[in-house]
Amino acid sequence: MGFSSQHPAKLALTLLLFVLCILLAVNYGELKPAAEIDWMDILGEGSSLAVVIAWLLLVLYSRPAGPVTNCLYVGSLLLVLSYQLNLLDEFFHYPASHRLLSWLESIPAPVGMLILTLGLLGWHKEQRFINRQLASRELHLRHYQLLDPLTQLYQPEYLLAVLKRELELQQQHQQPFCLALIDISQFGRFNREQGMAAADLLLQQLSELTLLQFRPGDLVCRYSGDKFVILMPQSNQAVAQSLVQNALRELSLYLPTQLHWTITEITAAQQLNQPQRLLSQLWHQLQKQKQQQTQWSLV
Ligand SMILES: Nc1nc2c(ncn2[C@@H]2O[C@H](COP(=O)(O)OP(=O)(O)OP(=O)(O)O)[C@@H](O)[C@H]2O)c(=O)[nH]1
Repeated sequence: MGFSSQHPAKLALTLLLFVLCILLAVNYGELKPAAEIDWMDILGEGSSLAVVIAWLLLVLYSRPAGPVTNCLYVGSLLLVLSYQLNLLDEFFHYPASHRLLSWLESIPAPVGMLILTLGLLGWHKEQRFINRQLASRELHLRHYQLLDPLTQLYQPEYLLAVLKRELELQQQHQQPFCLALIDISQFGRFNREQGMAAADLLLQQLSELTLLQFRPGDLVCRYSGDKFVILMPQSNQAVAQSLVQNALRELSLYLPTQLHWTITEITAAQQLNQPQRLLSQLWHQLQKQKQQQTQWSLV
């Protein structure tokens, strides 16, 4: 998809203004005699103009429509017009009564630079967001060998890697994320009474149903035998609590078991940078809750 189909109006406006500048110079200016023309200046200003035209075309060629593209386009268009008038200045004298052309030569350049810089900042932010998405997808693709063979959920090694990245991102963006730990109560007993095969099936069903209950960006992991960790990026405790409660309500309709669970909200202010410590904290929290039997969901 080229610029001609994506941004035809912007391209047409550029051509129109380009022609208008030439007409203004021809109409109000007086052609300089050949002896007055400085070819070195023309070479320098001509190359600058060629470069900013290339910027503008690259923006129109490679960028989708949107506010960042508009900033980049307007910024480079102002630069093109300013450099074009500078170049025309090498060929034409303007009468003192026509100050407009000299203003048009000098004012758009700094304004264009400023708008272009704002556009580049927007592009930088956009790119960081895209990189984050790609990094997450790449991690998923590269680490398929870290899937647990029974449940096809990720193993703790993968969770640790994602958690490390999530903690780094969180320190930069100050957005909380949450971790939930879910544990099947009396799974040992279920194993003994129903047999290994039935217990394995329960683990598989729980995994599949849990995956369905969370959002595409959440990570569900088999942490150990009958314990599952869910990482919920960009979520505070209230959001995570409602996600987990909804999930457990759904799970309770299908599974013949009880679940213990706990949630921890991680904020940038906590200055946590060790995923392992975070998980053991979650683990101890769950053990404490199990002992107190204060928070658990009956299925
Ligand atoms: N069928 C099956 N059982 C497993 C697997 N991995 C671990 N287990 C069993 O899961 C049980 C985990 O025991 P605990 O962590 O004490 O959990 P629990 O029996 O649910 O005890 P509470 O959580 O305190 O209620 C043990 O009996 C393990 O043998 C597995 O892959 N398949």
